[in-house]
Order: sequence, then C-alpha cells, then structure tokens
Amino acid sequence: MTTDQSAEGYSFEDIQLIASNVLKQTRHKPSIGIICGSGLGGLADIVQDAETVPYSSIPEFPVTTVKGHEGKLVFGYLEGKPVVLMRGRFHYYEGYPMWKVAMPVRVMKAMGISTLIVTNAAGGLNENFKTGDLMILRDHIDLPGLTGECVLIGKNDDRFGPRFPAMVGTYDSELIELAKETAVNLGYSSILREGTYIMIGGPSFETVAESRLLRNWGADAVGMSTVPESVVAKHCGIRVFGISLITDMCSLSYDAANATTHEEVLAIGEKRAGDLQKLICAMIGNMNLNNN
Ligand SMILES: O=P(O)(O)O[C@H]1O[C@H](CO)[C@@H](O)[C@H]1O
Ligand code: HPA
Repeated sequence: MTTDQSAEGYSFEDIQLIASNVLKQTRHKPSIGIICGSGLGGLADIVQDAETVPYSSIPEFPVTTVKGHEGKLVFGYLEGKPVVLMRGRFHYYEGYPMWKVAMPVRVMKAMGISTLIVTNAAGGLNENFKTGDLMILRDHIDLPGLTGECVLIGKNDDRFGPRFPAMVGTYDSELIELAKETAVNLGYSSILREGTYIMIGGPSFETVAESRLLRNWGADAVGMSTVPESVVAKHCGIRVFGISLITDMCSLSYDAANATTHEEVLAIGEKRAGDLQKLICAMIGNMNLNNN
C-alpha cells in the first residue's frame, strides 16, 4: 500500500489492486452490491451459484468484530442479477477510522457495481413507527460528518469523485419508487415507512434526552452505520438504495424508558429479516441495470 493509511485511506491504485485480488477469487462479476446490517446477513443464504470470499483472505481488508456480522463477501445471483453481498460491515465504534469503515464501497465500485443496497438495523424515533417496520431512507443526517468526522475528509483524488460532492439525492428516487411499488405488490404497505436516518458514532445507545434531540432534528430512525457507506457511494457515482429494519423503539419519555440491547436488535432481525429479504429480492428482480 502506498498511502499513509491512518490519515488518508487507500490510494486509487490500492483500491484497484484490492478489487482485482478479490475478483481473482471468484468467477462472478457483480453489478449490485448489498451491505447486510446487524442480523440481516441471511440474504446471503439464498444467493444462487454462491461463492464466498472471507475478509481474512483479502489483504488490507478490515475484520468484523460485532456479533451478527460475519466477515465475508458472497458473490452470485439474486433473481438472475449478479450481486456481491457484504455479510458483515465495519463500524466507526469498532475503532476503525471513518475512511476504512466505507473503504469496501470503493472496492465494490472498482469490481464493477453500479447500484448499492445498504441495509441496517435501527432504532425508531418517529412515534408512528413500530418494531418490525421497514423504513426506506429518503435522506440521512451525518452527525459525525457535521461534527468534523466526514468520511471524505483528507486529500481528494478526483478519480474517486469530486472534492465537494452534492449530497442532495443520495438515495435514488427511482429505486425508492420501485421499493414502494414492490412493497404494495407484496402486501407490505402497513409496515413500509419512509424517512430520515441519523448516524450516531455509538457504541452507546441513546439516552432519552438524546433521542428527543435527534427526533427534534427531524430524524425518524437512528443507527451507527450506513451514512459513511452512502456518502462514499454517492461520491463515486453509485446509485444508492437504503433501508432500515426498525428493531426497537427509542424511548422518548422516562415513563416508557426501556433499554435497547444488541441482543434485542439481533432477535428482531432474526424474526423480521424475511420481510426485508423478500422486498430486496423482488426489487432486484424488477431492477433495470441499464438505467444508471
Ligand atoms: O447498522 P447495523 O450494522 O445494522 O447495526 C446496528 O445494530 C448495532 C446496535 O445493536 C449497531 O451497530 C447499529 O448500527
Ligand atoms: N440506536 C442506535 N443504533 C441502533 C438502534 C438504536 O436504538 N437499534 C439498532 N441500532
């Protein structure tokens, strides 16, 4: 590697090298990348003609340390479309610099993906939501970014994307419409929501006062991931679709205060991930890959 990894991240050449090393380990050439959130990796089990590349076999790839995140790339087909799934993502609270958290997105771009589906488990802030709902990301609030930890900090290489990328429209409106139509066809209208996801650094869950603050800021759901990946994807011209499984409701009042646990997040993931998987598969089936 040619760069000072602690400050800048991997160079453009480094990323191409990592991508070509990975592609040597599979026969597949993916068009769609999917990042699996906490407890949501089961989608990988239904990939057809699957080939697995463990992160440990990829030089310079980080390792996953969080329960519910296995560390492997799964290549193959969903609904006849070539995909690569990240079964396990990286989080800032694991101690990785922000650029490293999102580095696999640049690797997937170098492998040829043009569409990214980002999934996560999130806490509901919008009082109309309930546990088990699916929330399409219309927008996000990059709280770490707003406080000086934007994933794009450091020297910019224009081959990745522009110095000052627009973030309006990060979540592709055609894919949002496709998700809504697909959800109606699946009979999911009553669990489908749309809203704004806010990223906190974690790993501590929110206090009641913090949840109230995040809600007042206009966030509908909160989590500790996704935003750096979406920002890097938008920066390098990938169209993005984001979706949260609401695994718990954040307490907005002390009367109702009940502490969220990661075990609860994983348990709801296990129980409700099927709905998310069906929605994503049906969307992929209807996706036009020549559209972007
Ligand atoms: O965002 P994903 O990876 O789905 O995980 C969510 O679940 C964990 C907390 O239970 C946090 O890592 C939070 O971000
Ligand atoms: N807060 C932050 N992150 C989360 C939550 C939450 O309530 N649930 C799942 N990930």
